[in-house]
Amino acid sequence: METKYSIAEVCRTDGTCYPLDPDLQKIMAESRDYDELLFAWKGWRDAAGKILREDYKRYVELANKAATLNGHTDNGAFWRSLYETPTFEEDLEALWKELEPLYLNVHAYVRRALYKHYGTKYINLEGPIPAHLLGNMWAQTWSGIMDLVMPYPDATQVDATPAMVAQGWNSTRMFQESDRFFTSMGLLPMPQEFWDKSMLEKPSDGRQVVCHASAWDFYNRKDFRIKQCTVVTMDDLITVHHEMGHVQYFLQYKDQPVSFRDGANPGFHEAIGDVLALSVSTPKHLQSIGLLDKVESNHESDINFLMSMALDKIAFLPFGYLMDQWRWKVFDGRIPSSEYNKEWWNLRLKYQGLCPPVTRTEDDFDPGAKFHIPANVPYVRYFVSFIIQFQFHKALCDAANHVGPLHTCDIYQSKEAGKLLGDVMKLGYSKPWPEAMAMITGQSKMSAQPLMQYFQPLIQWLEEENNKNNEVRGWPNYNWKPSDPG
Ligand SMILES: CC(=O)N[C@@H](CC(=O)O)C(=O)NC[C@H](CC1(C(=O)N[C@@H](Cc2ccc(O)cc2)C(=O)O)CCCC1)C(=O)O
Ligand SMILES: [Zn+2]
Repeated sequence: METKYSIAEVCRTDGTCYPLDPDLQKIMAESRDYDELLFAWKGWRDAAGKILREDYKRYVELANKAATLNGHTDNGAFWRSLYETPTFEEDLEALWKELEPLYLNVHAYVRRALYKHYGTKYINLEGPIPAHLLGNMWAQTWSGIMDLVMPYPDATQVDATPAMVAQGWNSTRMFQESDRFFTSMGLLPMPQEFWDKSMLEKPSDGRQVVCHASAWDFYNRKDFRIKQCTVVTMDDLITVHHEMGHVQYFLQYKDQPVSFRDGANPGFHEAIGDVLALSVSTPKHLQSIGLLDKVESNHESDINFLMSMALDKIAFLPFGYLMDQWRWKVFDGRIPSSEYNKEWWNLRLKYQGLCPPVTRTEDDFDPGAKFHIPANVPYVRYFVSFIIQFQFHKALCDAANHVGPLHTCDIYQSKEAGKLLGDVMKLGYSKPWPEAMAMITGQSKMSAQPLMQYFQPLIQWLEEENNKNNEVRGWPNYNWKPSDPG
């Protein structure tokens, strides 16, 4: 399934064909043409999702067989067992309910901006948003449409991409920059073998590789690698830090017995790199590495910055939550294969407030068009990460004696922050994750409070802005569908 997904392409009538990475991703992020976006969106689901339905059905049977032979009721139960938390599903639902109002405010604000661009034919101000208009193939992060939603266009720009390109940054430079951030905190440098054996760019020798970025521990205490088809953009600089966070964790726990060479829970492994990226993303840090020239610290620039962060971090929450809700129900039989696609879109409507731009049937298999489904990579780890990374950020900023609003904190060069994080990574999977959580934050639970504190100025601004426009929060016209294209 992973191979079929990774070699899938979408072809135009004139015969030009596009892979997902980087071509279709680029169209989804940059095109503002409804029909062009639909070409990429529908084409990808026909080429990569549809064809996987039968394979997936068989995989579910085999995964459940393995899980039951290992003493679990089904594969979803096995995946959840890694968190060793009896109230895991309730805890997740409570976190989502706490964050949903913030998501609804971001959704309403973005819907208004899309309405201004695409008009009443394609946007209903009380309905779901067509899923192909959010700047990303899966509408999982919305930073691709920042130009359409930027609150104060005349204030500071937050995108470092133009400067990276103008200054001739390449993939190696991006990874060296990330390595420098880690070692500035007293964390471990990448070993020479990492630089010798990693694949940091899409090969130009015609080899077809799995371009979806990944970090690899060879479990021999020496060989650690990243495979990434890096492009020179701010987005990919963040991804570089995400992948380097995995390798830092591998390095920190490499002397543990092999059973303990894993994250305290899967969400911890996903959070490390993103925590550092929260500091790297600040205009102050980007300016300090020459990627932003003028930086103003005024209300408008703050709101622009927080909006750009919300388009990644807040927009992602419902997607990060629904992915494994669908799979847990598939594994335990609540979703039969005859309803794979219907239930997928029910969840996409319920949590993200999205609708398909064209009619979907059970001939389609839209979940298969998202890497982690054919690649069998669990996903709720990312929902957990997007919550706990703000808890870690707040704790490390306190350790770094940061003064001022949380969203301006940059832990660069803080040895205290580095020690706090490094000591927890050294534990690997050897202690229950609540103990690891308490070592960093002083308390043992997941909490949405630090995330809310980080976004507080934007929460207030969105509430006021949406009230001014009499925005409806949510999508009461849940049956609305966009007009046919063209
Ligand atoms: C051998 C192996 O499998 N290794 C694991 C690591 C390990 O388990 O040790 C691994 O490398 N997994 C790949 C996966 C790649 C990415 C991903 O899939 N991200 C999610 C969600 C997301 C989105 C935005 C964001 O800021 C952070 C996450 C998506 O793109 O949907 C793509 C770029 C970012 C991370 C990863 O690194 O997690
Ligand atoms: Zn990851």
